[in-house]
Amino acid sequence: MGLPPDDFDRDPIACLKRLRNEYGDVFAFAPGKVVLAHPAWVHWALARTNRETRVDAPTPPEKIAERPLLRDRVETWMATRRTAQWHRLGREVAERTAPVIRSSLQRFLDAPGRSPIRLADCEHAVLDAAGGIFVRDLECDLRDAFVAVGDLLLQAGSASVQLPDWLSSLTRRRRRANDAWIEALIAHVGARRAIRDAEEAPSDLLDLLLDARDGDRPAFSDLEVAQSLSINLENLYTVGGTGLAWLLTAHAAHDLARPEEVGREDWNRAVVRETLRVYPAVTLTSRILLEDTGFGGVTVPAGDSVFLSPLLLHTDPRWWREDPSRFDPARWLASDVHDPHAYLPYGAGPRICTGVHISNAVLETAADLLADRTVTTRPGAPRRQWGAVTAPKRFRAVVARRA
Ligand code: HEM
Repeated sequence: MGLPPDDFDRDPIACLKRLRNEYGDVFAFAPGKVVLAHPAWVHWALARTNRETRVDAPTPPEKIAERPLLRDRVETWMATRRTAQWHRLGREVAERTAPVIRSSLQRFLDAPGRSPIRLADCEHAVLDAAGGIFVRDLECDLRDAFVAVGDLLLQAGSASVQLPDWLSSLTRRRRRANDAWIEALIAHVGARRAIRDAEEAPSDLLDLLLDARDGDRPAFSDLEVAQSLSINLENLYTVGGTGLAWLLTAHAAHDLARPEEVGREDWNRAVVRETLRVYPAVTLTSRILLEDTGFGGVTVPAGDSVFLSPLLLHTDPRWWREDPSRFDPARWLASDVHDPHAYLPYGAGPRICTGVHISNAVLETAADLLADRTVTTRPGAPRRQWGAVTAPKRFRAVVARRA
């Protein structure tokens, strides 16, 4: 078992890699914190979420204190996530959505005379491209209230010192913006409920949540619907936006020219898969063990957190057919590319990312558009800004159409 490392903050994954090489696939890196580096154990911890393990959620940044948080009520959250699934919207909505995503991303990439693209621009672009899947009329005041919260959360997320409530005007502004956003969303949900005809086909995920029944009553209150939408939109904005920033970074850093014999769609999918492998936005996550559990002869006690790193698995040559240190989309054209549990950009099990399909649709469309464009970022190898969501460090990108 390892000791608390002092270089963890600088590069957590390099640090875990070093400890793994020294101590093996299960080791403690701080009291009560154990790393699992074997895909089978990682898979077990994720697949058994809500049973033998539970999500180890960080304290949420200042939400509205008076209201219970949906994500702390696991059963209701799980019910909303089962309900609000894209494929339930049917073919017509999917067919309507694809061109919206494409035209929105095209406008974003080709915006004339714009200064270099920043991370916040990518977040706005993904919200505009795909936010309508959740709330089809997410516009004007509602969108503005959301963006005010998103931007403030981001600023707060990058602050190194957490000031107490009574001192920090940023904290007060965040709370006010968050209150305004949730109030606006609740009002929107209530207004839609008042006119919703459940006989009509659902047009967005909000409709699906409103239509859900528990006997003869609505399954979810307006507040629960608003909170579920809010959680998803926050992830769409921050994690989806970061995914797009990584895709632009990958385009600038690597040769992504499509081999002639490979179809466009297959290549776009391969480029996105490889980008998510080498640059996953979620580099480290964790679960709390609810029972004493043995991993390869080591018993980890109930109550400890087990840490799982998609990036650690994605770069461990033991689990990959082709050398994982190379950025190579072509690896995805073969079969048996990796150990079945070693590729986890979206997590796995009951708490797998709810945005997998939306995110892949956005990123594959962006990859398709980028095939006819060049991307330039700061010189040098891509670097990471480590965090709950790991984004490209000091990200700036310039996109131009190929001549
Ligand atoms: C590149 C894009 C994305 C990546 C790499 C990503 C990755 C992940 C991962 C790894 C998790 C699971 C974390 C864990 O198991 O502890 C997760 C959860 C989640 N993701 Fe994503 N995500 C992305 C985009 C999105 C988008 C676009 C949405 C919404 C539309 C979204 C919504 C969520 C939500 C709501 C959860 C929490 C699920 C739960 O706890 O039940 N994500 N994401």
